[in-house]
Amino acid sequence: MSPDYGSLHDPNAEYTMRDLSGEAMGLAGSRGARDVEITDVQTTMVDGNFPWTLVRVYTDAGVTGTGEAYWGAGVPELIARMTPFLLGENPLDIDRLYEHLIQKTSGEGSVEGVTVTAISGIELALHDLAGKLLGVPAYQLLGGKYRDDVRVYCDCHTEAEADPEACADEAERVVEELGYDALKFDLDVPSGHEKDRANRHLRPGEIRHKAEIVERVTERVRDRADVAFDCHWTFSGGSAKRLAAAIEEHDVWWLEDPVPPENLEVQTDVTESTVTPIAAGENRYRVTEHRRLIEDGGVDIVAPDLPKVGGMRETRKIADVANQYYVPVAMHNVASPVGTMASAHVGAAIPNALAVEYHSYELGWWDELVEEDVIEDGRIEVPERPGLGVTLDMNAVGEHLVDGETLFDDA
Ligand SMILES: O=C(O)[C@H](O)[C@@H](O)[C@H](O)[C@H](O)CO
Repeated sequence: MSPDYGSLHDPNAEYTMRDLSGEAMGLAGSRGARDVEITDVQTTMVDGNFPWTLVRVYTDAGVTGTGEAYWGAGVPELIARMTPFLLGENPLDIDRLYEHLIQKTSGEGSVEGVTVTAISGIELALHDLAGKLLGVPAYQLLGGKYRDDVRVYCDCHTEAEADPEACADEAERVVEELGYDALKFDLDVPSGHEKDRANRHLRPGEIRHKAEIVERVTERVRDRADVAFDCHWTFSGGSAKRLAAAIEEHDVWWLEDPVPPENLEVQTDVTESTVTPIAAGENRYRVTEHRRLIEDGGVDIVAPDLPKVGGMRETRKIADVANQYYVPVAMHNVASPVGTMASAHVGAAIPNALAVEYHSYELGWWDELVEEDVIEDGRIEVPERPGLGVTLDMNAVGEHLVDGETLFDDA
């Protein structure tokens, strides 16, 4: 029998002075038909190209909301530990419940990491739920629309990832056959010139190899697609600057995460050194960490991951800060259709949205998880249906569950 991690808790959370529960805040049940209570929270995990953690919030109105948390060990356990703080609460108080969970799990580490990821999954489900209870699409809860559809960029891979021509061929295929006009390729791929893969330093041959990938791909799809390149926090500041300079002459949409995320000074130094647009954000949490990244000039483009960063309102808040610095937002995304659609709603509701990522084109069944169409011709039309506007196809979800997982209970 596996241990019952969900029953473990931080004793301080029981008697914290800053109690944001509806009871402690003295919220009276005075909203008529909107006096709804949360009765349960459940998770289930789908074995996609990432382990997608789906979250469902149940209510006494018979209406449920479905969200998604970014993948990661411990997330379902953390959600189980947060559930007692949500029972009996009105799910329409999304902002207060987010703050309530952050406060209750502050000893658990809710400044960043998987605790924030777990809260994000609940927050997405609350937006779906609130939209359904009020009969409005989730973007409406965030202030309304700037655009009817949101551009999607396709994260591309080839088996010959270090072969510039193979990358260019794949770019061509994704543009012509799959209909995307925005792509991303990995640039942290071994070139054969490496002498030591730990020291973060790029040898001249490595820089030449990476510049060649960039050149071949961007030249091949020139005028048909924008192309970004991802480095997954790999290089030293000096190497990142040399790489960014070496690709300045090419048409790069952005260069992502060339340096590790911890040191903001290095991040800013790299960004200031080059006209190549630098993006980062998927490894920073909540508005606090993004505020510093943006204010310090650390990025030309900010790339929060919505089911990880704190959720939909948190991303809206990040976008608001970014907008004050005229910084666009490209939403990092490796989610199932549920989390992806949440990103699209935020993308519709903020002025500075660039695009939402799609990271599952090789999977073959990503879109079968929901009944509705999600990505069409490289774009997501933001639905007018209540909530997130996607309905899980329970047969498809059941077919792809992680071993040992069970489906959500009926409402
Ligand atoms: O930008 C991206 O698409 C991401 O960096 C992915 O490529 C990562 O694999 C994932 O986020 C887990 O590390």
